[in-house]
Amino acid sequence: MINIAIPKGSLEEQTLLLFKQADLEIKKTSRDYNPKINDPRIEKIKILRPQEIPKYIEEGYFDLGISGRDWVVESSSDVVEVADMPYSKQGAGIVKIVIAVPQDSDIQSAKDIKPGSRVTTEYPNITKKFFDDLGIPVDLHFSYGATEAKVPDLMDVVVDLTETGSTLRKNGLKIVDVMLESSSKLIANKESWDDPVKRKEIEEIKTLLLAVIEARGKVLIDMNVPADKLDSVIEALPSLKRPTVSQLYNSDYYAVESVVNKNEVNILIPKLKDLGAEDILELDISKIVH
Ligand SMILES: Nc1ncnc2c1ncn2[C@@H]1O[C@H](COP(=O)(O)OP(=O)(O)OP(=O)(O)O)[C@@H](O)[C@H]1O
Ligand SMILES: O=P(O)(O)OC[C@H]1O[C@H](OP(=O)(O)OP(=O)(O)O)[C@H](O)[C@@H]1O
Ligand SMILES: [Mg+2]
Repeated sequence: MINIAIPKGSLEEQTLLLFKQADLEIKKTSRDYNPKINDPRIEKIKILRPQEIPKYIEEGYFDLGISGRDWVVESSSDVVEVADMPYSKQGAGIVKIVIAVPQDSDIQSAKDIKPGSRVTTEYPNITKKFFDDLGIPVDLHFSYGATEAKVPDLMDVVVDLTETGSTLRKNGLKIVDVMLESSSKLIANKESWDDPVKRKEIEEIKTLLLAVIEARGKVLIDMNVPADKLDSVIEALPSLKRPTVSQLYNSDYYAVESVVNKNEVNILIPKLKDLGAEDILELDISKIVH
């Protein structure tokens, strides 16, 4: 059985939702950092800050966990990246660690930043390396958060995470460079990964989690089509692979089934109807396992 570390903070809500949708429901009350889970593969779940999760996994306190790539790199943790998990706080996207300065600044890119500039960041290690590589000695200050608030009054430059860009915008800042792109990662301890029994458990949990992410934004379309309309209906279908077609009993109708993107359905369903499809059903999908 394996131990799993789950991130508190920005990723918490989406992570709990993902586990629930994967039928790995984590039962917790507010402020409970040792929640329960009823799964034969999982011994223990703990909720921790994502900054600390990669190191605890490297050191073997947990077999598996979720954290952002940013914290794996910042903490230079030696862990196995089992899977990219494309979800963030707000959406399905990649977040960026950017260099930002006041909107009215002359600085156009990081190389324009003057030596000795005061730089505030929650990511001191990657920021130091970035400016060292550029050959610009900067005055680095660790930030515990609200990092954007500090420029221009207390600091000259901010290195912080952005997803929607709203915090930068509201605080009068502009991006001049991207230091790192990050997304959520499923990460494992190296020894656990090399243990065949644990690896199987990890792989099974990965399959369930990725199946939920894969199914997001997709629906199943089901319809009956008369034989003479079949080719034109199938041609109009943006299928994941090939649509499933089966003949209806004692009839010249065919049942056609296909997975399509939810955001195409508003155009697709009327079109399928025009082309001769009947009894069209749209069904939610909870998981897709490839
Ligand atoms: N919109 C977002 N804002 C912040 N972090 C995000 C966002 N989307 C994804 N993340 C990821 O979530 C993790 C956040 O880690 P962090 O330690 O900064 O905690 P936090 O969730 O910001 O907590 P706090 O609210 O206490 O600052 C990072 O790995 C980051 O890449
Ligand atoms: O681009 P946006 O969608 O606006 O999101 C990015 C903001 O979210 C995070 O702050 P957080 O909520 O973690 O607060 P903190 O600065 O106190 O850590 C991050 O540090 C940015 O400030
Ligand atoms: Mg934060």
